[in-house]
Amino acid sequence: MDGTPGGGSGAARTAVPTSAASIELDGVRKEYPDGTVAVGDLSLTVAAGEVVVLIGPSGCGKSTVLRMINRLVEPTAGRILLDGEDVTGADPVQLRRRIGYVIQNVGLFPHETIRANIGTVPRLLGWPRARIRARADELLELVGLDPGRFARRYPHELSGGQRQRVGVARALAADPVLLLMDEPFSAVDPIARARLQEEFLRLQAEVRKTVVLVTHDLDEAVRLGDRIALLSQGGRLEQYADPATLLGQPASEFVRDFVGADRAIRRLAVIAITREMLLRPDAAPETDGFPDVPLGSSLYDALARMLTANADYARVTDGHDHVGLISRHRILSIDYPADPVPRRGGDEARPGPEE
Ligand SMILES: Nc1ncnc2c1ncn2[C@@H]1O[C@H](COP(=O)(O)OP(=O)(O)OP(=O)(O)O)[C@@H](O)[C@H]1O
Repeated sequence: MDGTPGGGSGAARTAVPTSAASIELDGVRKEYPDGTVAVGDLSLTVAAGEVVVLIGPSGCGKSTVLRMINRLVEPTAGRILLDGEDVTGADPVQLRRRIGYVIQNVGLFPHETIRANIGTVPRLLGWPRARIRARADELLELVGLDPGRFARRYPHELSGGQRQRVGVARALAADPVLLLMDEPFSAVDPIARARLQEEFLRLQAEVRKTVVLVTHDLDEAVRLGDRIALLSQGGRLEQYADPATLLGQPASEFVRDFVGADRAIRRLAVIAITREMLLRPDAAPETDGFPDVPLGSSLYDALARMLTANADYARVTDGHDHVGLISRHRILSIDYPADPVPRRGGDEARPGPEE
């Protein structure tokens, strides 16, 4: 479909630097000249290496928040701190070289090759040609595109999903300390989107950037975010929490409405099967036809397998041995809090509901 999976050399991959900065918004406000208050008074801290997703209804100020961070939009009030340093007065051009920015439809330069597009910021920084070229090829591999096939192509010779990957590669080129992503995967079809999300998690496990990502899609937020910031009109922060908490303990009616009636199902995708949930292996008289699920996988995954197998139980394994049974009833009556599913691609891997 939209790319050659990156089977590139391990040496090139581990050479990718991994700097990341914390970001803090302190009482940030944006009022446009016509009197529209896009963001009223927003305070939010994102730790270094964390993925925070901004979500909320159309017009609530998500894009404005991103654009204030890289100073495409000047805040009316408040401070923005990058690793503790106030950048509200910093030179915007210098600042943007430290901050990668990925937008919907990417905005690649149509008359430049893919390699030249990725090398945009390194070129501005005066890197030698050979280094820019090596960096572009390394990043193409990192985002799953074979440099031999893609480096000399032009943007129109790529699929939407491939262009989006190039957008991510370009944003990472000069090793930014922060990545801002505004609806990065929304211009592609659902299959390409699911694949890009998966690649994003893999990539993030490798480069560990601080990421602030805007989306309209709650499933995407739950899947990608370490934490989710749910905003309402005027950039008001309704809740800022990890996905399981947002879905399991909505802080207000607004949040409850936003996450919707199917939040119970969504929540199953972010809760892991633990030993405490299990019945003894002999709790059911007959175990034939029960599907196997590994400990640590999501309740969603277990339930999906049970429904497929038309079974009321699944057998839970710890790698080789059966350690117990989990029942449909237990899954549907699980209490909060529960352990989040570890995140994919690293120690904290968390498979999404599609998997
Ligand atoms: N240049 C501008 N002048 C006046 N108002 C503006 C300007 N740019 C944005 N706004 C307003 O600011 C508010 C926030 O816009 P913003 O684009 O940040 O919202 P958003 O949450 O990203 O929306 P969407 O999800 O629809 O993309 C909206 O009411 C918008 O109309």
